Amino acid sequence: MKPIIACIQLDIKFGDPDFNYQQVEEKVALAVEQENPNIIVLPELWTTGYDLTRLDEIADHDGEKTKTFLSNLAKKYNVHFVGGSIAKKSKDSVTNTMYIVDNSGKFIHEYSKLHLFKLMDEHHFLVSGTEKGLFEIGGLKSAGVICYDIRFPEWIRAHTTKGAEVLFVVAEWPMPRLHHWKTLLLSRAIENQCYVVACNRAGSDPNNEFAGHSLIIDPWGEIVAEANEKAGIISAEIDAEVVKKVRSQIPIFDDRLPQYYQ
Ligand SMILES: NC(=O)CCC(=O)C(=O)O
Repeated sequence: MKPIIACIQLDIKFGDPDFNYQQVEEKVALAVEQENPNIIVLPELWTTGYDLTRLDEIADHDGEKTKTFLSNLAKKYNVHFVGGSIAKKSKDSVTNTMYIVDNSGKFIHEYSKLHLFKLMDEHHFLVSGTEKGLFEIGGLKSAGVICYDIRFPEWIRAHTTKGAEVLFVVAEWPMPRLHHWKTLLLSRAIENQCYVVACNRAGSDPNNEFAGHSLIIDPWGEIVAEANEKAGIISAEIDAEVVKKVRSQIPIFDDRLPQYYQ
């Protein structure tokens, strides 16, 4: 089976979780109707946006509300979720956390953003995660990372050398660096010979205009789906056999010489 993956490029309402849960519910219904996906991907911090100064009030306590919300939608529509990320409030800190939920509604994995993005003040309000983003969903060996993480090729490599064939990227990437977004994603796909499924947000907040241009890139570096800058949905079929074919044609994982890289 070749799973269909859909990215929901959302225009997130700043600091308004109630509105955003409601709009995600509507967009998921639309994505299911239009694209018939097996896996749905959401963007970064989709419940709150970058309203970091109010996280005490609006972050999700232990992510409980979001996990239940995604689990109910997963069961209702028989879809897996790479559930973007949300601000997760734990005892004395807040993380930027991604939840993976399968189509039976079961919670599979969580990953909290490792590299905090100082230009958007994350280091003042959030703490880094400590776990890798490796998981398997819909039969695909996968990794999940969050936005700024894509600037750290060694972090992505730490996942592909452990078997990841699909890299999910969830983001709130601003328009002035659209060129970096596309170039970095294409590079991560080509150098790791993996699918890259990158879900960005659309719209703006008080501090940034966001780039949209969610992308699905195959392991040869071809763009198979791309959104424009507006809110919308893109989808593509993922074929794990293509990863194997590209990796056997140019066997970079066999040819690596890590003993020389330190
Ligand atoms: N939300 C983010 O991590 C943004 C990262 C970004 O814009 C960059 O240029 O890197």
